[in-house]
Amino acid sequence: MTCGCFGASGTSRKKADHLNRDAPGAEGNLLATTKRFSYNELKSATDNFHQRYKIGRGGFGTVYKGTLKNGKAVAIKTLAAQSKQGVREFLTEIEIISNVRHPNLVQLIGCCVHGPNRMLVYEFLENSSLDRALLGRSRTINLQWSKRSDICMGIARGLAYLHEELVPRIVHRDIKASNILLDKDFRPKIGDFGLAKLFPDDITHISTKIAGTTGYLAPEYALGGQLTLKADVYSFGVLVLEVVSGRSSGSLNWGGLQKLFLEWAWQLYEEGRMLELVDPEMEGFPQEEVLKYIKVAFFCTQSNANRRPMISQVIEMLSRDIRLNEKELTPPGFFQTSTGLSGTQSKEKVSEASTSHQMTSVPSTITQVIPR
Ligand SMILES: Nc1ncnc2c1ncn2[C@@H]1O[C@H](COP(=O)(O)OP(=O)(O)OP(=O)(O)O)[C@@H](O)[C@H]1O
Repeated sequence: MTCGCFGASGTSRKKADHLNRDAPGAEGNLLATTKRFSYNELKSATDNFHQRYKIGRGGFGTVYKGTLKNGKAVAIKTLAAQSKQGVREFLTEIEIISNVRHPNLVQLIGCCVHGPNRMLVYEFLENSSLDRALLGRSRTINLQWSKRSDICMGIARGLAYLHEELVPRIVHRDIKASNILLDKDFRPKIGDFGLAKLFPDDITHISTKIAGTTGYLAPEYALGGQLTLKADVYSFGVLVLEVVSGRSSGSLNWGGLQKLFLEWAWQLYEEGRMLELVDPEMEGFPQEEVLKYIKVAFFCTQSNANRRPMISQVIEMLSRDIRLNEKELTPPGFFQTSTGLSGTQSKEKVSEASTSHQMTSVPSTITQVIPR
């Protein structure tokens, strides 16, 4: 039986007024509607930006943990003063997420503009980012399946809010493990909206300069700059494979060969060896469910963006007792630069696992309700 519950999202979509560029004075209100911290407040919150409060460094600049006068812990991202791109990302971040609230989105508390210094102040997430916590050799924790599946679902819910509940829709463009932060209970929150784009209802895709991170970049976007919500769905698929496997897609050496993580994962699928993908540190996991998550990840990373499900469909597929119709599954598409380090503006290798490349709408036959 075909599951007929998929279609356009039926959720009532919330108009984020500050995102409505037609609203009178919206642009001018951008900074005015965001809480402004004084430089001195943030300086004393971090003991003058002392090294011991440094918790990370990203493309934007250094990140510090701070404690505000009221005792609230915050993460303070300081922008490298000379970075033009940083200033753009600083404004984008404020434009996109100030006033947007969802349990699976990192909350921006405010900002600071002081001479050449620009800072963003966020709620502090106790368990750092998903890549540090769960992936690779230097990971700090080993989560069992229930937490891992909650992490995948939480990220999907955050994305569904951005894609299907807000007006205009928001495409994040940089969904990856280091942009997923974990709170004290390991609940995930999507952060880093510096590359995000507003996505008005009446257009089907945006042609844009490529930005994002290799390994997570959808091929149609990496190759042609064609950005749709499905680029985030692709990245989400890669992320699910990382969470299931405890491995980071950053490496270019899989199965003893020069292979992308997704390429290797697909090879295991084709050879019927999917369980080898599962994190060996994870004990007593529900095999059927874990295998379903892996297959959903492959539906998300299909080469043809039109065949990828919407994120609300992904939530249905992950949460309901349904069997996936694998006849509908086509191979993933890959994109890789020669160094494998940054996908920005580079178009060196885009390939598919096979030649299948039909243009069709999202198949409604992906899922089947398991007969009871
Ligand atoms: N709100 C937060 N709470 C706790 N730690 C945070 C928070 N925001 C960032 N961090 C820490 O700071 C690190 C750097 O974050 P940042 O978003 O600047 O860079 P990134 O995502 O690692 O890289 P890039 O900027 O290249 O995407 C994160 O990996 C995380 O460990």
